[in-house]
Amino acid sequence: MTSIDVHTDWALPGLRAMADDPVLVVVDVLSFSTAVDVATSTGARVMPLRWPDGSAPEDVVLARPRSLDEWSLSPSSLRTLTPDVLLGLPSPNGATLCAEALATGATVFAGCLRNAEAVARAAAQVGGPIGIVAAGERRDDQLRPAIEDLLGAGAIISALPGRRSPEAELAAAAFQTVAGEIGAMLADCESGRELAEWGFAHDVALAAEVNCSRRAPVLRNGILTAG
Ligand SMILES: O=C(O)[C@H](CS(=O)(=O)O)OP(=O)(O)O
Repeated sequence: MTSIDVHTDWALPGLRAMADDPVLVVVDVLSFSTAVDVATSTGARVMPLRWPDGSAPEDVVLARPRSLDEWSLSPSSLRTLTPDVLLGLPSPNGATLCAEALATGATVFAGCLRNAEAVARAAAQVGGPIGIVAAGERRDDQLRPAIEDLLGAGAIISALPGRRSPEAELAAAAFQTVAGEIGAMLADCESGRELAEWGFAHDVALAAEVNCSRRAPVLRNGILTAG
């Protein structure tokens, strides 16, 4: 049988199952990967921190819990970052997965809808099988598969060459099926409605801007920079 070039799986167990892949892409559309795209597009660097007890060196500016007025996991709050900032960004799903992925030795990217094509291009250039980790969310301390991450994974997979696993094929098909209505899908999905209730509907709209970003955030020595 021909080998698979592109896999996708969910959350930490999925990352561990794909840990031998030389390239891993962590997809957490709401909100970590979108926050990383916005932050690294300013030239700032991002240190992903495990949740809830990530500690950071002294030169790291720690992002606050979700906030409108301070640098936080809210992607729009990070538009005012400057290139001199090294931001410590804790989050339960995406940041924790990135911190875990460091230990695999893979080249690790943070991907989202905004930078799907750029991340696919950079990931393909590394060479070798690519594992796309859809972060999902937590509910009652269990994984809740989240459609925004399925769609983010599908957007990246759609731009990748090579033989896809059935899971990867279905993620790409899901994205292509709703590509024209991503904004409405994100606004209406469980995570989107939750963020709107908390006053962050603008972050959901920002996350739905497909392929507006041309950089691929890559993790080197524990720090994400725009590739
Ligand atoms: O931003 C998120 O959705 C979560 C935190 S919470 O579920 O809103 O509390 O973090 P992430 O790791 O970005 O999924």
